[in-house]
Amino acid sequence: MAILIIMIRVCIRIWVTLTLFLLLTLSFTSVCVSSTSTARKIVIRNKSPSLITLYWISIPKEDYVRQQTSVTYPLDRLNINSFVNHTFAAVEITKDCVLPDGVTKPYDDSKLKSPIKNICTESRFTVTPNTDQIILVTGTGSKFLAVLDDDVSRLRSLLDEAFENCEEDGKECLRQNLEVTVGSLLKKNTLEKTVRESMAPLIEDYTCADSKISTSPPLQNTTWTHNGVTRDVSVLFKSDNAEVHIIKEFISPEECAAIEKRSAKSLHKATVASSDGGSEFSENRKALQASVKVPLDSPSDPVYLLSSRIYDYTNAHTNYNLTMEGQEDIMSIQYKGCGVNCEEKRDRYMPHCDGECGGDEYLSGSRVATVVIYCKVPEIGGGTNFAKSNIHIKPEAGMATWFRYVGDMTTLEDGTVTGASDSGYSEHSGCPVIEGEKKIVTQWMRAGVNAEEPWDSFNTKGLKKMDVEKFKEITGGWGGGEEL
Ligand SMILES: O=C(O)CCC(=O)C(=O)O
Ligand SMILES: [Fe+2]
Repeated sequence: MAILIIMIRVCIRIWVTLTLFLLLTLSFTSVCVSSTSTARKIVIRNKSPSLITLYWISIPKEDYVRQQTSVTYPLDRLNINSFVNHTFAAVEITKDCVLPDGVTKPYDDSKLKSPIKNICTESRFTVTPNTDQIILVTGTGSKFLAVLDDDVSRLRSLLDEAFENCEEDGKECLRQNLEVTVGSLLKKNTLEKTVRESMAPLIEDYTCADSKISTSPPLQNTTWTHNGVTRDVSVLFKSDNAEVHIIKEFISPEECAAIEKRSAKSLHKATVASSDGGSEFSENRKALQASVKVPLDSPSDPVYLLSSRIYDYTNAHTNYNLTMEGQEDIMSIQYKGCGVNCEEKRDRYMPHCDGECGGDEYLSGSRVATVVIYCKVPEIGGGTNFAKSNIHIKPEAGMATWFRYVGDMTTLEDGTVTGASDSGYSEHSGCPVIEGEKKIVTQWMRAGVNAEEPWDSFNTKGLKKMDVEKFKEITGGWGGGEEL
């Protein structure tokens, strides 16, 4: 008996030591990750109603150094690679001011009687040693403000909220203790995110290259019954703001044929969303595509039947309440393999998000969910990958991959919708097609659109085109948002 007790004690001691060792290693690694380099990625989110542009305040002369060739539109954002302790000025661009460098003119003042002397309003911030730095730019005029928010400041406000009702004397002590423990947890989280983000390209390359790999195992198998037909559904991934399903036999051969026939004459090189809110050809996507209109006044048409099935599925699995009016056309997409030994650039769609997937607020009128339906599958290659969720899908003819990238949504009084966007799990790709043809039908679905305000009254960044025109007048036509 005594020997047994000694053995149990020894086992417990080994277990505790190992756990402590593991925890120490993890905290050490996370501290190293955030402290050895002073480089910091920062994101500037323009929540002000104005156009803004960003300057780095150079040391020691305090010169204004522009960080953008153009401007950042309201609701848009700008990513900058910077360093700890660097100071920046966010500058509000209006019609009646000149930019602080005195060089760049944001507008055409040739028609004005007297030259403008006001320097545009600015708000400064300094990059901190912390991670996950987001600079929120809000307000206008005297209320124009750029506030830096990072993991530590977010934790501070969370703690303040948590201890709101604490007794005064115990509060500071509790806060200090918790800042240390929760702070290290947060760092671990950041580490996990960093690992996930840096592993994704490797997972993508590995899974795309392995033609024998099959569809990832489901979290849950279920069915969906629609107009008397029951279909098998597998849930492959589920979080608050993102979900991935596959649905068997979602499209009929007749529906595929109708779409292929209607798109045949207008197939052209596929494009991607551009940084100025339009679309452009890109190295990231090689395929042919053509849009097909949904005949909203012919409910027995095969394309109408498919489209209504798509929205019924989405509404049955979300609280989005989407309507068929005002939506983007159905897209017919074709990829062609040029064989195992072919040296040409292969048809594929590199990792991308169809809507917002940076964890930002959802913009009414932009995309919320996608369905990719496979009409013809290739012999080798052409899988659909969600590398950041570790999900691979091997297409089967007739099957659909359905995914959403927004959480529960709320409709406001003015008809606009709000919600939280996914933070990267819905990023996906179409793997290179090696042998054979892949023919798919994609529907990108939007919320907050209707017959009066259809999808094309918004640009690809979710901004109303009317507003973009108004801003272009101010700047004399600068585009939006890219880094220098
Ligand atoms: O080709 C695929 O599997 C994915 C297609 C896709 O991502 C899209 O059409 O948005
Ligand atoms: Fe996509």
